[in-house]
Amino acid sequence: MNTTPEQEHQATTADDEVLVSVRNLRKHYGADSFLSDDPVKAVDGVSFDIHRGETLGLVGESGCGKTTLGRTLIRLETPTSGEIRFDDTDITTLSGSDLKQWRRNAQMVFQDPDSSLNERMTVGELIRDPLDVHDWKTKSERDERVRELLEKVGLSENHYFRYPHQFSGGQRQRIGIARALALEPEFLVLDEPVSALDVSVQAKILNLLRDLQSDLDLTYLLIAHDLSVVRHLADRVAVMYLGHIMELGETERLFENPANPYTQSLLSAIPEADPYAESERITLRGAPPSPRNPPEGCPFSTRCPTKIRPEKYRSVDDDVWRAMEELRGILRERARTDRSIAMIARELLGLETRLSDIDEIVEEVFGGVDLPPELSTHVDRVVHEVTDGNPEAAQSYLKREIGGPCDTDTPEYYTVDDDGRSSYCHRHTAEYDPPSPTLRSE
Ligand SMILES: Nc1ncnc2c1ncn2[C@@H]1O[C@H](COP(=O)(O)OP(=O)(O)OP(=O)(O)O)[C@@H](O)[C@H]1O
Repeated sequence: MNTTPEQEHQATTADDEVLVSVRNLRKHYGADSFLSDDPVKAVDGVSFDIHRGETLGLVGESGCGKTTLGRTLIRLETPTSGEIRFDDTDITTLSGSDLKQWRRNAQMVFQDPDSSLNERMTVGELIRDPLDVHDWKTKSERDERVRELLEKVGLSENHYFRYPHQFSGGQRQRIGIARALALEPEFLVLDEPVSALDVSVQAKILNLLRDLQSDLDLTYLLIAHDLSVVRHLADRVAVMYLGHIMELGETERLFENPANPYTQSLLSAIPEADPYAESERITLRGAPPSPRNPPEGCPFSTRCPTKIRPEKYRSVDDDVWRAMEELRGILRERARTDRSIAMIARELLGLETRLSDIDEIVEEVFGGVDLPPELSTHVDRVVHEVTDGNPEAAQSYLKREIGGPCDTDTPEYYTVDDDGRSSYCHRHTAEYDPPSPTLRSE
């Protein structure tokens, strides 16, 4: 079943009260600049709700837009377009004193407590700072509040006059958390809150965050690249790729049975607890494309192991098809950089040897596979165009001839379980086989 943008990512039951509601949110960097570069589409149209009291995990590879999304939700960044509602108030375009006033409601805990704490301020001053900035109650009430916060995060009153450098990493993160809690926010963005800490300290900080959540009725967006941290703490998880949410649903169900090919690939990279367990590893090809120049169609199309082929090529041998996609990958990379096609091919194919021209590259890519005549014609045309100095023409020729729906059409969100989980993939339509970690071809 597909959904309208309004229904996207709802995974909601009747008594879940929505605290943060996000619709079609975009944050493009450089969109307002007159420089010729394309904008960086860090967040490129996301819609979801965060329910009061829940922890929504946000995962995805480096650079996919997690921090930008977190910062935009609490208006440390101004959205390029779309809507953010907080407790039913539209905060998308708040500015000036209205924004300052609203900011009390939502705070951020940063990855690296060292860089977010001013070393010249005492711990007490650091925690009191947001109270001073917002002119919160009287001076003695602020001091009292700081003492209360120190205790809440597992530090003691005696720490008031010490400096951050006198503390361990875990204690400094406790200071960061106390500072974020000073103004009694309802919502916290936790941006990699434990990834800079020793493993032995991580569990203590995660437990503190969980206890604070239930004591203070907090709602969290938890950004983490460590999937086990998210699995441990999050009620639901959103999986992000190249500025889009690919899948969003209840944590345990999503980890047990990922629906989207990107989630399947991401999770299959985690070592199994049981090394003898049968599971097929999916190796993600290459790096994600640049968010300045994302692919048309599905954002994951350039790396998807279960990308849909055009009907007439469905019976082509998997190895042949993989080689065709490899050639496309080389041409695509050539189109977005100034590097020579030989250099790119060497890098993408992981070769030490020198490949000097397109003939040698083709030989390397297709060596050992039996190319059927209709595909051979396409490869000849590519060689011809590249030799004539037109790699872009070769790229668009191949896209036209062997591209499928994933290359040209934007997917929709489909509800994929009875708990409202949603997934962004063409394969959820009845026309195609559903995505499956072991599926290689139609
Ligand atoms: N202020 C900025 N100006 C221009 N581009 C930016 C800015 N901040 C982030 N970006 C770009 O936006 C994209 C998303 O970055 P972001 O930091 O949100 O990703 P991330 O998923 O949090 O990555 P990581 O896990 O490495 O922190 C990246 O390509 C990044 O280079």
